[in-house]
Amino acid sequence: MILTQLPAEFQAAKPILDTIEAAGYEAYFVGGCVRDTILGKPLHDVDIATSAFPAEVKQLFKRTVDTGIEHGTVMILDHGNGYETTTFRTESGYQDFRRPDQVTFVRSLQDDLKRRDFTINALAMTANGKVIDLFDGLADLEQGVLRAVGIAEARFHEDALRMMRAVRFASQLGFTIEPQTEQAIADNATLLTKIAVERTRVEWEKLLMGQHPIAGLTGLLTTGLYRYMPAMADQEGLLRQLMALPTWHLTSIESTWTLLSWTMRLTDEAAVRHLLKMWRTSNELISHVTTAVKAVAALKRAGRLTAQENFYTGLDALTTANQVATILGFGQDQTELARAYADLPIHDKHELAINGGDLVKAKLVTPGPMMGQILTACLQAVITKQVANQQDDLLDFAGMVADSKNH
Ligand SMILES: Nc1ccn([C@@H]2O[C@H](COP(=O)(O)OP(=O)(O)OP(=O)(O)O)[C@@H](O)[C@H]2O)c(=O)n1
Ligand SMILES: [Mg+2]
Repeated sequence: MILTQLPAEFQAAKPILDTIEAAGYEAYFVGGCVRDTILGKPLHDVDIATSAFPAEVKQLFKRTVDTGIEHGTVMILDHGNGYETTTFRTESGYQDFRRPDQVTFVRSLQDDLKRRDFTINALAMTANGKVIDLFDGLADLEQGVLRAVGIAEARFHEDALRMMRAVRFASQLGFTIEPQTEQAIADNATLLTKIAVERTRVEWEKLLMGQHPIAGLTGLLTTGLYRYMPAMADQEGLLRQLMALPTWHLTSIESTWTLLSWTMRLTDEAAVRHLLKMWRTSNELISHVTTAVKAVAALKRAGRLTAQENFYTGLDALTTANQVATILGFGQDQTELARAYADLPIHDKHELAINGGDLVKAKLVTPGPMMGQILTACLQAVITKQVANQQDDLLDFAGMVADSKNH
């Protein structure tokens, strides 16, 4: 197969391949970028494989970064783009089921391609668009099949994450997993526990955001792989519920975890936090998701958020919540929700026209817990438009609050 109309990303990268070849080495585009081009999907990164050793690559280009030089990867910087360029290599060892004990640089493309995970990911392409297909990856692409290169079990022993990648690609591409490959996942599913949770998480998120989630979720169920994902051992019911939802509308990691939390009925903050901690997400994500889950509950209950709820939720978590509510069948018009949010008199507590210092100056209160209570009352009054966000009005109001507290 020769691809004639190459996407712009390849045209930009072509001079890199040309330079390596002019120096007498081989160089190809490899992996996901070749697969996605043939599928007509947008590319996210262009990876290059070469027979040149890392030191040889570095000699050929002015600007390179050693992004993973011990594994043979050098990033070539060119016109604002970075190209991960990896020397052909074989791997051996894999005592820990996640990375090779030893990487050996080789000069043969075939040796490099045969250690890759799936046939559709083992395609290479020359600078001129000629596809090199040593493992019938093109036929599998055509038929929508995920098949391990060579012996499936061996590929999963090399990197157990590949089992998650299989179900993730199934969900993204709507492919079926070839029976022997699927059996090897079922047989080796426990190995997933050897993989860093963070890596498993990325695949799980991509699976849930895929356009063909039923394919991915079915793969998890039939192989039993889900049992070895964090906090998922007894979640067959969750997977079946997810299958019945239009999860392909998920567009962010935040929405994905909000939907998961909701579907697992984790509505209190501690339970959501616990789930996300098990999956080692960032504190930022935990805070977004716990807030969004509360907003989903408000949308479910009332179809809208009160001014107070809007203020404390913020537009980002509100948008997340509404995407999730939409998937669950009780979403609201996003423009309306955004308008109600925009209508808040202030959007941040620092916008409040008085602060603790003002209260002390006006001799309404001395620093302490009471001051916090009065400021909170002021904030609430402004948000709900009972009092204008003006210093005079707020001092009057604070005076009344202080009086009522003193009696
Ligand atoms: N566990 C892995 C990860 C990657 N690869 C190989 O390295 C390539 C690039 O890896 P990566 O960018 O992680 O995956 P992609 O297949 O490019 O998919 P994505 O679209 O997610 O980038 C893959 O195509 C595959 O050939 C592999 O064999 N085993
Ligand atoms: Mg990639």
